[in-house]
Amino acid sequence: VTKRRRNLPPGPKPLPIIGNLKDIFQKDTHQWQHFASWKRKYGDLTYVEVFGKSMLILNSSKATTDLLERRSAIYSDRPDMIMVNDLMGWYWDFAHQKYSDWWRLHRKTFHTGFQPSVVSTYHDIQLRGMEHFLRNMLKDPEDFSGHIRHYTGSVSLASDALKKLVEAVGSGNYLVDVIPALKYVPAWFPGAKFKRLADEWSKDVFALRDVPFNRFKSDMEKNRAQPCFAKDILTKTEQAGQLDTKMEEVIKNCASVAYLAGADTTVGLIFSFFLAMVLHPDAQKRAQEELDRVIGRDRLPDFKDRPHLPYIEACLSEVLRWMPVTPLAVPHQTTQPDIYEGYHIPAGTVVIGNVWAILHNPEVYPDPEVFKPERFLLTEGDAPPHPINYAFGFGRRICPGRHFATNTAWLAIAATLSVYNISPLDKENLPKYECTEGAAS
Ligand code: HEM
Repeated sequence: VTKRRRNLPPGPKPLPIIGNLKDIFQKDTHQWQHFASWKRKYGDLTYVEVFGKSMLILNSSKATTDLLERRSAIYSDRPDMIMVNDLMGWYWDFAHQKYSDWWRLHRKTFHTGFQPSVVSTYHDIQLRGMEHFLRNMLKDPEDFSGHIRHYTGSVSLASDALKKLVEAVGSGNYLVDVIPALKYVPAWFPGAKFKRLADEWSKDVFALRDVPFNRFKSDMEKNRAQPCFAKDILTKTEQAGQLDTKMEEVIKNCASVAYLAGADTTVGLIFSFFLAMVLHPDAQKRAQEELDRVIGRDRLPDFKDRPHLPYIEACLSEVLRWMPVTPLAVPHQTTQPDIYEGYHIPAGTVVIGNVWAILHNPEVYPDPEVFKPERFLLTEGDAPPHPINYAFGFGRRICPGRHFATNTAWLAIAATLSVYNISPLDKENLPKYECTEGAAS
């Protein structure tokens, strides 16, 4: 069937068999910028095919809202992700699970611990973590990146396993995710390097989930477990008479996801804030003036100060916009065929919301490359849409950890600026406005 006859959305012309494989990668350009460049040529939607698999790139907030939000009943599945789930063993991470009852049970369980009304119960832990972070910064400011990782709770095990996940998802080289048959290539086959790597990596992936949970279980048995998400949910489920092997697995999976999904992402957000401050000393000065005026110099900021610090809030919004941590969010997939603006969208289409393109749209955010917190200080109605609406994905799959993550980042921003200046070691050679490729940049 030709493209025209099927009335698919516009996109580059596919080649036989490989489809648009050559079009989707562009050397020396980030994937999200390359996809964004298609907007000029094809409009809000770009349709491509790779080895017969349909992909739809959404380059505007209108398209993500219309499809991923309003039609979320059929736009909330995930691609199969063979490499990541089956070969590397990440299937327990519900971020990758198919739109199913199993996923729903995970999402519901997770939500009980991270909904807005509950995240404030973590404030004390976050404040203690922040004080520790500030002391570490005083002792050894050059290792700021290590202190940020420690503050957000990511230890090296999570980081190693995650680095491999990001590599597998982000590189685009692991064709196994688009050609499922590759899964059955034996590991000794030349070129099957990914399978050997996957076997090696899956050990870390399971350790990441099982080691902390087994320790927690043994602490529970000895009545020594600290209050935490896992303890809370486990106790409540037990009291409701619903704790069986299935629920225990769900709780274990959710606890591990809570720990890893926030690791590299929240770290990336705080790194970008540090970079913004180095490159924009004026914004830093203005933020510090606000902190001095509102809080004074005798105490550290607390969550109750948040509504009174609009410029700090604007800095957080602007970091989320300026360098989105997950520039292409996480791909969704359709479960049914659909028609949108007269175009046919096949069932099983991978749908990518281009967060970066939305948050760098010059018509909505003028001079998008410039770090300008002031853009969010305009009165309601004049201010552009808040980046939190896009930076954490879309619809039924939107990041359930976003309230927790933004609290963690807000506190890091307010606390750091209340006691320290962030400046470059070498004023002649400023760091560049640059970010890494990958699922979490
Ligand atoms: C700056 C920090 C973070 C960013 C930018 C971020 C971003 C995202 C994005 C883009 C998605 C996919 C949404 C979609 O499919 O449309 C997602 C999913 C998810 N995030 Fe986050 N996240 C962050 C922090 C966290 C934290 C701290 C947690 C846990 C406490 C968390 C837990 C999850 C989970 C469990 C999912 C899977 C949701 C599902 O598939 O149903 N995230 N996140």
